[in-house]
Amino acid sequence: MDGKGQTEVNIDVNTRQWNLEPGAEYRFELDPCTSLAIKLVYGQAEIFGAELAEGNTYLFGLECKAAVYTWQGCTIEVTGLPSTEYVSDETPMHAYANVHLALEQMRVRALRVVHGSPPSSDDEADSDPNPDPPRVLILGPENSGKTTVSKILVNYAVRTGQDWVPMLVNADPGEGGWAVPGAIAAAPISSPIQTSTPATTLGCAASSAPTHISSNGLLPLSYWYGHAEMKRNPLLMDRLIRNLGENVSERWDHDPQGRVAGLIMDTPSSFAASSGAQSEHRHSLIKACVDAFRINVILVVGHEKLNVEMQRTYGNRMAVVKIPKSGGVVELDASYRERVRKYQLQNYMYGKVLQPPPGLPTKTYLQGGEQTPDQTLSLAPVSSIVGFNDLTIYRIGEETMAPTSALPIGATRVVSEMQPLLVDPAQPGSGLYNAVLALLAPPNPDESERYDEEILDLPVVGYLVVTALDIPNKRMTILSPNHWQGSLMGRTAIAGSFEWQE
Ligand SMILES: Nc1ncnc2c1ncn2[C@@H]1O[C@H](COP(=O)(O)OP(=O)(O)OP(=O)(O)O)[C@@H](O)[C@H]1O
Repeated sequence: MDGKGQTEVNIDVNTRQWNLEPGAEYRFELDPCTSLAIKLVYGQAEIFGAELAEGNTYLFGLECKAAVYTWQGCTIEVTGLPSTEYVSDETPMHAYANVHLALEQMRVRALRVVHGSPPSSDDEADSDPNPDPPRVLILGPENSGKTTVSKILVNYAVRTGQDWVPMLVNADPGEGGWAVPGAIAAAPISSPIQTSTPATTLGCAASSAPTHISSNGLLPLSYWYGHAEMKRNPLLMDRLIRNLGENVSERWDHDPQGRVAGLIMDTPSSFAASSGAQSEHRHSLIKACVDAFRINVILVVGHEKLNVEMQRTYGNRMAVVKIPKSGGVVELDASYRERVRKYQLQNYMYGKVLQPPPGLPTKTYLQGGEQTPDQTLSLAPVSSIVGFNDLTIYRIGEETMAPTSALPIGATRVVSEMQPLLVDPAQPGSGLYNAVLALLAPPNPDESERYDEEILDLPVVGYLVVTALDIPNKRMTILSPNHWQGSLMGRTAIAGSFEWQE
């Protein structure tokens, strides 16, 4: 397993020291129920663009797969036994860094205009009186490393020392981003996103944590799609992408500094599928992203055909650039993705608690770089009992559970993909037991501004799980992050196809 850019020294049965040459990368994969600790002993190192601090120990778990890359060379100490570990000196990091530099120039030029500063003499694009900050769409097939590239580019932007706060947009509902699977979301990123588990792959959201723990958490703006796969309801997906884009540009109207940092948008692999059911709607969804976020750079990760296709469609109005896929990207199968979704929900409700690997004392470590007092980020969700009429629950565009025999003779069920349908928890087979629900922001207080499909356009304020249904007494038990306590009465929630059981 030895690459030529490294040497490995065993310290004890559980701990090894790796000396990495400049440009080399230590890659690891963890099995379920194992953890790994990495300490930067000497030199410079980063994980997907987030720097490690010398002398600190970082914990990884929940089947994390990642890599420690070094530009200048380093020594790391690794404790624990990953299922796979090796060093490679073939990485696409130079190509990614070049993309970062080009995006950085766009930010600097856009900032000059905001500050009213004169253009610099060596600035090629000075002829453009209104230079745009980078708004980047990342496309690529399954397991090409899109999310990883998004993280690297955002982390490099944050690290430049210019106080950029770029927006990271996650349009992959199968991934869940900061909250739970089924969501699409955007968050302004002000400090590097750390990697420690796949349940918090884009960093920790502040939504469920008590304030003292969540002070460095993110406050994402999210909309609920409710399914992992785009083909379930592409029209809904299209609308939510446009809603998210509108919301981000409204934020930027009041935040020119944020606007010049631009955005990086990660997309689902189905946007790249050129055949099969997934491909049908992908062009309109890519267009929805381009329009809604006024995309001006498209990066295609390791896919020649898609690159040519994007060049033809968008090449005359924006930069379309093909970037290499990393050989380190791990092929994630369906059962792994299913487990990760479970970890995410567990994490959303209960927080992230990683046990150090054998050989390390139990004390305070840095989990993904976050200071974790008492070695834990455990949260205490609240279980509350609500009446069936207290919470109004809808499904979007799915058939009601009333049997066809209950319809008038000759009637057929026609349900528009965008139609909100009321779910009756009293109906056996309502599908609500263990269902994940998205709690929506309150509707417009001004009655005259209301409209039929308003709930499609309301952002999500938190996620809930129905843990018990008591049909005779018309009550249900809801598990929710603690700060929703007592506030579910009269609220509206949406069910999708995700379930969760502890
Ligand atoms: N250089 C690397 N070394 C080790 N693991 C890596 C490396 N790059 C990416 N990975 C891991 O490979 C997995 C897949 O990467 P990633 O999620 O970025 O791909 P993707 O294209 O976004 O996936 P999807 O198919 O879900 O759209 C992740 O677990 C990621 O942490």
